[in-house]
Amino acid sequence: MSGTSEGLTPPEDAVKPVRHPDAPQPGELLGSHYEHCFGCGGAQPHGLHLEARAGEGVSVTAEFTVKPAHQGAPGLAHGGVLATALDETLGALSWLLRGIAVTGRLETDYVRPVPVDTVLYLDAEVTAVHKRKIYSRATGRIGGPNGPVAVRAKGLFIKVEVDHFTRNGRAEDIDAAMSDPDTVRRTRAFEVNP
Ligand SMILES: CCCCC/C=C\C/C=C\C/C=C\C/C=C\CCCC(=O)SCCNC(=O)CCNC(=O)[C@H](O)C(C)(C)COP(=O)(O)OP(=O)(O)OC[C@H]1O[C@@H](n2cnc3c(N)ncnc32)[C@H](O)[C@@H]1OP(=O)(O)O
Repeated sequence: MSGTSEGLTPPEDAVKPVRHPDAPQPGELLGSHYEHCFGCGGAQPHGLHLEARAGEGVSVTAEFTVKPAHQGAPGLAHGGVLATALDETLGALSWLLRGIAVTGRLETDYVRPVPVDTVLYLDAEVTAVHKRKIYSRATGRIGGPNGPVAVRAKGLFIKVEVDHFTRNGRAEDIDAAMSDPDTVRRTRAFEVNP
């Protein structure tokens, strides 16, 4: 069973997404947007360490290996962890649009259980844009990039400015992030988005 709840269907005057001219090339690894991110950061010991690559158009692919720390039931991935992997993959689409966006709504279908040690092969694309609203979908497969579908999601992301983070984040974490030249460089790349 699957469905789409209110808020995830683009309005009639939504437009097709446009890949930013300076978007990373198809196949390019996107890297982490923040080293302490639970989804993609290298400095999070129990994080997902999800690795995303740019795809064609406004799409990405990503891989995530389910570790023992990600269990919900014995030997099986926790559903919230899988939702995080889908959320992170959808979030990585920001690199293709070169604009910062946060998750407003995320709807997940769990189709098959995902055992520990499984690699989840994810793909995601933006389907439509309406003002600040970005509509997207993601799929996670097991057994290979063309294997059976285990999870699916639809997302609604909302474009924000950098001050969304500086106004709302804990001051010590913002200060630490802003003293890291790599984070500043990555954040600036998004700020110059026309
Ligand atoms: C200093 C360090 C900076 C570090 C960051 C740097 C770089 C980042 C770069 C790249 C990112 C790359 C990868 C990202 C990777 C991972 C992604 C993980 C993503 C997340 O995990 S992120 C955390 C969870 N996320 C939140 O923490 C959001 C909390 N939330 C809010 O902060 C507000 O809620 C907000 C801002 C969403 C909206 O607030 P707002 O006041 O700005 O706007 P408003 O409410 O007017 O909404 C505008 C239009 O969106 C519609 N709308 C809004 N929400 C809706 C909903 N839920 N359902 C249906 N429609 C919705 C309205 O109906 C309206 O629609 P309309 O225009 O048609 O009327």
